[in-house]
Amino acid sequence: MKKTINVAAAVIYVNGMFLLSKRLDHQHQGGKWEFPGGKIEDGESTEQALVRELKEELNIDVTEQSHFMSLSFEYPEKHVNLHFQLVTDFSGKEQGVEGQKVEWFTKNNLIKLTFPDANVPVVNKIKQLT
Ligand SMILES: Nc1nc2c([nH]c(=O)n2[C@@H]2O[C@H](COP(=O)(O)OP(=O)(O)OP(=O)(O)O)[C@@H](O)[C@H]2O)c(=O)[nH]1
Ligand SMILES: [Mg+2]
Repeated sequence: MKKTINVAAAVIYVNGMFLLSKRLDHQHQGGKWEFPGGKIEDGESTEQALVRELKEELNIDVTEQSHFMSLSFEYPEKHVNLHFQLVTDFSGKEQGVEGQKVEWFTKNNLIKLTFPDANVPVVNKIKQLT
């Protein structure tokens, strides 16, 4: 049977810009831009997982998050439940701890990027943000 994974991912939106990171080539959906985050571990809430993942991946401390959207997607290899949280404030200076590219984008530039196949609905919702 295919694996199901639950993921917490951050739509980091501060001062009118979005912070994204680029998945490493060897990762699932490698080379594509992503909303930073990762797998929710047993016993963790989505919020806790998001805080932990953003510390691990970007070395930042999330101070404000709220639910943005959840979606499910069937990849050939696995089933993912993605929980996107809107992060509107954090402390610390972002860095690509795992060697990944990390960059701020305007909405107009974000919508031109290539994201993992599951991300179509979340990018559509971002398009509608004013
Ligand atoms: N972080 C993140 N993952 C996404 C997005 N869209 C999407 O389909 N995914 C998928 O969700 C899963 C997240 O896994 P991950 O690789 O970030 O997990 P992780 O940080 O726990 O690391 P790991 O792979 O080393 O265990 C991957 O299969 C990835 O392809 C997204 O926007 N952000
Ligand atoms: Mg990750």
